Amino acid sequence: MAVVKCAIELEIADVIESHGSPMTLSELSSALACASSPLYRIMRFLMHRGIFKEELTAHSSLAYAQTALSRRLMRYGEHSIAAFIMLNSSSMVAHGEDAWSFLKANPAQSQLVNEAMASDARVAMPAIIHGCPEVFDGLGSLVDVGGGNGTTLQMLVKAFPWLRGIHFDLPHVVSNAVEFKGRCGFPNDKECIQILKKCSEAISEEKGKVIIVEAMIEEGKMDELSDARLALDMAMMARSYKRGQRKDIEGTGISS
Ligand SMILES: C[S@@+](CC[C@H](N)C(=O)[O-])C[C@H]1O[C@@H](n2cnc3c(N)ncnc32)[C@H](O)[C@@H]1O
Repeated sequence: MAVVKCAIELEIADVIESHGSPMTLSELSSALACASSPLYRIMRFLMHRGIFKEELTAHSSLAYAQTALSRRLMRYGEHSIAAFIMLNSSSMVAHGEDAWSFLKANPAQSQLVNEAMASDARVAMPAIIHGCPEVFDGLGSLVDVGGGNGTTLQMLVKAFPWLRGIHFDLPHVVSNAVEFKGRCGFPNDKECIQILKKCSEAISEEKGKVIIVEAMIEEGKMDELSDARLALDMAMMARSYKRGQRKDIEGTGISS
């Protein structure tokens, strides 16, 4: 994880992408203003993990090339999950507050969280839009509860133009949202249940529905996505415990 974070911070993928073709070690090291020896070792590791690959240039020199995975490490763009990785490798600590109060007082961290959620939405939403579009049939409006910076809602109203999107989040998050304006939201399981009950009370019985997008872990059942599901569960556990609940994870070595 540390090497991947280093690749993001150095913007290696962005530099190769904007170069437009594979880059030799000397090209890359001068573009990044980075010593070639450690850079060579970093790239060797990242290639070994299949994140970058080696190709021949037109002059038959070896050069570093992008892969679908390395494009995920670009700082910007629709394929980027850089913010998600930076968030999950950060040592953000809420110091006894709940995470959302901490983020309200720390705009830079709040922006990182919002960008991380948005990058996750850009990966997950196409699967929902193309995999189960029927879920949105017959709906007139859609409230995204705790919708972050509005990326999810923006993608949904674009894909299903008959939907009227209502973005619902904390005021300091909504004020930095991509396109929508609204307010309010939620934190732990008990409160989630309460919010979902309220949502269900608020919607019409014939046409309304509560749509939950969640990574499900079925005990004892493993598939090719189990690794991602279990890693997400660890990230959520580390990030979402607050004062009074922290004793539950103390001693596990997992920290928020
Ligand atoms: C884990 S993020 C999820 C973001 C987005 N739904 C997604 O999946 O990408 C949870 C969101 O809930 C919001 N939230 C937390 N407490 C809230 C509250 N009391 N009222 C409104 N929104 C809240 C946070 O600001 C954050 O944007």
